Amino acid sequence: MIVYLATGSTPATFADRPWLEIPQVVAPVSEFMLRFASVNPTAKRIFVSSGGTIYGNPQVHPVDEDQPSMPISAYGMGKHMIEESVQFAGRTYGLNYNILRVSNPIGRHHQSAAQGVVSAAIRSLVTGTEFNMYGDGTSVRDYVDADDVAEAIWAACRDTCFNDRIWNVGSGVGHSLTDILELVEEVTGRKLRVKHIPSRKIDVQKVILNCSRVAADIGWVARRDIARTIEDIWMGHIRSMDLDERRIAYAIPGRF
Ligand SMILES: O=c1ccn([C@@H]2O[C@H](COP(=O)(O)OP(=O)(O)O[C@H]3O[C@H](CO)[C@H](O)[C@H](O)[C@H]3O)[C@@H](O)[C@H]2O)c(=O)[nH]1
Repeated sequence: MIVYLATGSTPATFADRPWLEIPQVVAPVSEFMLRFASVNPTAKRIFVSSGGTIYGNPQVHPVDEDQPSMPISAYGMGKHMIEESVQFAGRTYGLNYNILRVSNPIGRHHQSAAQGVVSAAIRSLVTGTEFNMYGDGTSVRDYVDADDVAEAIWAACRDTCFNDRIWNVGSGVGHSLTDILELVEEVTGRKLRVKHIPSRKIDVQKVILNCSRVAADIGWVARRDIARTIEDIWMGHIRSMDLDERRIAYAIPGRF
């Protein structure tokens, strides 16, 4: 069993040089998938793809797995090409696989400074710096708790019935950027200093996943409340500070 989660890019990484996504990300991952399929086709592969980018701007919401993949970022194109190579390995070597198209996971272990709106907002609150908001705040995403995603991966690992399935993995609920930032402010009791930046051409406007297939096949549904997840992330940041930092950076009233 191999669960493949690694990636060398985010949607913004190759925004200006989309051709680099292929040699730097697609080629090594596809080669890995095909080489291993050739020597060990019976070991199942789970490839974690991007439900948030692979459909591009879908015509229907929530979008299901049968809708066309029409990414608008090199990152989404790369995920599409890797999915193709996994499916090719399935056809040619009999590789057992599942592809999980994960929406926008958020969680307390998210460390990246390069992407992830919730961690970026919380980082701004903790450091007292401005939060860069791309666009007018109307873009919609399907945020899902990372622990729920981990359970979906685990359910896929245990499954023995569906060996060539693509599953959307998300909450099935859409939040606009403005909504999610308001939720961060509500949960933390702090006001963000928002700096408005023009929208980026790599960002889709709206994506909400239809996750009924994964629910019907392996019984997975997202269970965790996003407000609670944001609170966990916030508390994780507070706990990692020393006492002086906490005093300076403000504690949540009544908690310290
Ligand atoms: O500092 C920030 C970060 C993000 N955003 C906006 O917030 C929204 C969500 O951005 P995220 O960085 O949280 O996530 P993405 O939508 O870029 O995530 C995409 O890339 C992820 C990996 O990086 C996953 O593949 C996911 O499925 C896919 O939707 C976007 O409109 C983005 O422009 C900001 O305004 N400011």
